[in-house]
Amino acid sequence: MTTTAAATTAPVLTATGVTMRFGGLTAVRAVDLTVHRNQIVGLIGPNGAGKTTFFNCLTGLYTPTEGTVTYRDTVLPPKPHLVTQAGIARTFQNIRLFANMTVLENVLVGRHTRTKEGLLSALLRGPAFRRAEKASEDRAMELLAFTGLAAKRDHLARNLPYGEQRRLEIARALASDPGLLLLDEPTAGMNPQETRDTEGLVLAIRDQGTAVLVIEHDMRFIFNLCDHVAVLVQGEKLVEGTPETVQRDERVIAAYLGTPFEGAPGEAEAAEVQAAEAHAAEETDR
Ligand SMILES: Nc1ncnc2c1ncn2[C@@H]1O[C@H](COP(=O)(O)OP(=O)(O)OP(=O)(O)O)[C@@H](O)[C@H]1O
Repeated sequence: MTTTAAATTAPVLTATGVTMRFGGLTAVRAVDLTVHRNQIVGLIGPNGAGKTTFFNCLTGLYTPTEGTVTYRDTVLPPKPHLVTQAGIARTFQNIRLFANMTVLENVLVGRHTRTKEGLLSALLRGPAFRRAEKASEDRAMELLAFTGLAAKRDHLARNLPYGEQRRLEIARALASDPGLLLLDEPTAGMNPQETRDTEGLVLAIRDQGTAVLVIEHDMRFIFNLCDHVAVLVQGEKLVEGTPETVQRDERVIAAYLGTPFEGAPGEAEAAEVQAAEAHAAEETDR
C-alpha cells in the first residue's frame, strides 16, 4: 500500500465542506476528502449514503449547496465540461456508451475535450485537421490496447459482452487524459473473472499516473486495491484511513460491513473464478 508515500505528494483533488441538500433532505453533509497522485481511494457506505451525490458534486453535475472542489490548485466551477477539461473524468453506475457507434468511435468521442481543431478546419479537412485526427486515433488505439479492446475496434459497442462494455467506458473516460478518474461501481454486475480483470486495469491506471476515486460495494475489491478508504453514512463521513483501519473500525462494522472483512485478499474470489472456469470447461466438453 502506498498511503504514506502518496500522502507526501501534492493532492490532485481536495473537496472541502461539500454539502448537498435536496429540499429538506441533506444527502451529503460537510464532507472533506483528499485524493493524492498515485492513490486509489475507495468511497464506501450503505445504499443511499450519498456516494453518487458526492461524485455528482465533484464532477459539476450538481452545484453543491456549500463547499468547494479543488483540482490541483484550481477551484472547479460546477460545469461538467469544465471539470473534464480541468482533468477529472468519470464513469457512471449504468453503462452510458453510444451503442450504435464502434468501439474506436466511442473512445474518439472521449477525446474531444483534448482536440483544438475548430469547425472550419474540420469542414475544410486541411493538413492541420488531418494531423490532429491521426493523433487522436493513435491515442485512442493506445487506450484500446491498454484496456485490452484493440482487436474489437470496429465492433459496435452494443455487441460487446458486458465486461468489455464497462472497460470501454473506462477507455473513453481515459481519452480525456485525466489526472483523476472517478469510477461509480465499476464491477457491478460482473462475474468473478471480469471483476479480476477490472482490478488489474484499475491498478494499471494508478500506476501510469492517474489517481482513482472509486465507489464500490464489493469489499474484496475495495480492501485489496485501495490505498485509502472513506466511509459515508447518511451523508456524513464516518471514518477514513487505510483499508486495515477502516475494516476493523467498530462503527463501520456496525453501520455497514456487518462482520469484519476476513480472509486473505483474493482467496475466496480465486476459488469462485476456479469454480466458474471448471464449470465453463465442463460446458465446453459436453
Ligand atoms: N436528484 C435528487 N433529488 C432528490 N433526492 C436525491 C437526488 N439524488 C439523490 N437523492 C437522495 O440523496 C440520498 C443519497 O443518494 P445517493 O444516490 O447519492 O446514495 P448512494 O450512496 O450513491 O447510494 P447507492 O449505493 O444506492 O447508489 C438518497 O436519499 C437519495 O434518495
